[in-house]
Amino acid sequence: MDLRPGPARVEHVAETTGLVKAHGAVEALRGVSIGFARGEFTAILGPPGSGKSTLLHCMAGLEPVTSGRVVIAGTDVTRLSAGRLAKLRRDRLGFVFREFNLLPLLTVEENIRLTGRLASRRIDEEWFATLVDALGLRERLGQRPADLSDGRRQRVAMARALVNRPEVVLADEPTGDLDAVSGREVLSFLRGAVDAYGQTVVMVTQDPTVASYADRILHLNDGRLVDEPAGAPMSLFPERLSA
Ligand SMILES: Nc1ncnc2c1ncn2[C@@H]1O[C@H](COP(=O)(O)OP(=O)(O)OP(=O)(O)O)[C@@H](O)[C@H]1O
Repeated sequence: MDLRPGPARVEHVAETTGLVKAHGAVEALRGVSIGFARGEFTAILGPPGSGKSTLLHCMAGLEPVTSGRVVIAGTDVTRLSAGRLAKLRRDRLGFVFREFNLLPLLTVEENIRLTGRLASRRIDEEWFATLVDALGLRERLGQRPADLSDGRRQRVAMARALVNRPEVVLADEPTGDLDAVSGREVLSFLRGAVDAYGQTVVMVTQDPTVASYADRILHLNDGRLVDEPAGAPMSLFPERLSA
């Protein structure tokens, strides 16, 4: 199935088609089809257990799908060997999770550069400097993650996610462990990366205010996209500043 409309074709940098994922008897995803346009910030909003993390994991090829397709930058990730998948993740995707997943023995700079070093492309030093300055990390480059606040750790994780200029950034509840101020900083940065650099971002969250930073909000409930949100979850950032 081609999700793109006829003449006004939108370039989808990522696409899921009829995605089904069963964990034994539990169907976490029950036929999810979404196209993600280049340079678009999409939030997928849903209550706990609706399938948000499973969707991101399937998109990243971290979990095999039961049926359906996931295409990232023209490549069907459901058909790739483990080696090619690892390469696609490294070169094409950036990840920001609720837990920052930084390596404790490496400095901030080493953590950011590590992804770049592993990838096929060289780090663009100008871009590295832009990211470090935009995230206010210049003075912290020599420190280790343990010396930083949670908000700063997540900013390091964002620099790491973006340093390779990935095709798509996948963010799973990136503000989940942060206070409101740090949470807004993280979201404003992601918003800015979309606006200024055309970064494509796919973020899953259960918080409608977090989702409001995106260009469009899709609602996931019980493994399916739905038109209306399920219930009215509490927001952690009720006082979001206007965009
Ligand atoms: N490895 C697994 N084995 C069995 N069931 C699983 C597994 N992972 C997820 N599930 C189930 O699949 C459904 C969707 O889970 P998922 O974690 O994707 O939802 P979520 O929306 O990300 O939830 P949360 O916001 O709590 O992280 C849930 O019913 C969950 O219990």
